[in-house]
Amino acid sequence: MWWPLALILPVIRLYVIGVRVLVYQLFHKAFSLPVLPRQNGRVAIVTGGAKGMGYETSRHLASLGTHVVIAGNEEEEGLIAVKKLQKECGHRKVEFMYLDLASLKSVREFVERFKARGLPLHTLINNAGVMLVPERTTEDGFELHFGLNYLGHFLLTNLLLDLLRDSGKSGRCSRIVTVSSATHYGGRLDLNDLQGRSCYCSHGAYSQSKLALVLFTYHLHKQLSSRGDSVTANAVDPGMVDTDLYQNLCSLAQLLQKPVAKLLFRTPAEGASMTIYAAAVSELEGHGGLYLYNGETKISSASSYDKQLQEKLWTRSCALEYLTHQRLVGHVFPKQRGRVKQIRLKS
Ligand SMILES: NC(=O)c1ccc[n+]([C@@H]2O[C@H](COP(=O)([O-])OP(=O)(O)OC[C@H]3O[C@@H](n4cnc5c(N)ncnc54)[C@H](O)[C@@H]3O)[C@@H](O)[C@H]2O)c1
Repeated sequence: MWWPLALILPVIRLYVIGVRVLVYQLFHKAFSLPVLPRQNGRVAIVTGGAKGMGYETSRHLASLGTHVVIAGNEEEEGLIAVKKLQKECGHRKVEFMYLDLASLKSVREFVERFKARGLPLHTLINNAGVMLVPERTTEDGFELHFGLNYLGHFLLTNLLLDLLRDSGKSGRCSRIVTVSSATHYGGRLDLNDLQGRSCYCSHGAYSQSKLALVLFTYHLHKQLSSRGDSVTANAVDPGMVDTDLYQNLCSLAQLLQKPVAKLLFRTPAEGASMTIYAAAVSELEGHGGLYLYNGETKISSASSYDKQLQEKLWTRSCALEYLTHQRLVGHVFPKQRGRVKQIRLKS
């Protein structure tokens, strides 16, 4: 595509989607959570659980009796959140563990430390994310939105799958809830240029990462159900929510965003309600492969249902993780790209 168009189109698509979401929010009340069953004895990991919607998710799950592990890269903020939640929920089963999703090494170390605790795992909330960051790469050299929002969660989920499988049982499945976004409708997944090297646009990169998360969720759920595992995977869309996610907007857009956010954006607690619902409501027991928005199952973008694309993305993600891991442990990797599909991710 002609490069100025490749830069402008994702921006237009993202803003058009944003306006549509805001019009919807103007005429529809925020979804309010039903009374949820107690979650005593269940253990949840919430990525980015120290602030924004992640914090509200942690708060609600902890108030239902869940043992919540906040996984994040801001230690001080995490420990403050833990103190507040322990006080508010009246129990001490809220804790912080360091996880930097922009480092695949950190993801592996987090999983090792978590597994060493001997805890079960019933709920994994893939919530953390960044948006519209100027061109930057993760520790492993991946474009930041793709590497952090998508690839970090891809590895985390895969490394925790055995634990989620062992902790789930028929009638009480373990649940994987992944926070996507309406921006995925405007996302284009270019398998030949996942890192946006030919022409970087932060709007396109964010939308692509959110589309990748939906493709991943559908493929993951299909694999889990075909094996008969007691684990479900769903994607949620929180709407437009007033959080720090918008900190990378340009200054003019920030100036406009603030008053609009006051009027039309959801609060973090309202935004988190879809995630909490997917994590705990009884009606969703055994149901997965869904895209949930404002209390309902919605149709996601046409490309998110493309089975070939789901499979190709999965294979490519395994290859990227594998090659990165080999580099980290000092192996010279052989030229066997065709075999990567069969490689099971191990911690
Ligand atoms: N706010 C919205 O309007 C909106 C809309 C749709 C989807 N979302 C999604 O909701 C999720 C939560 O975002 P939010 O709106 O609460 O924003 P937020 O900025 O308040 O929270 C983002 C969280 O991600 C964590 N995080 C960032 N980089 C990390 C890293 N390298 N390792 C580990 N954690 C990291 C942050 O510490 C923070 O806790 C994101 O995935 C976002 O894409 C938000």
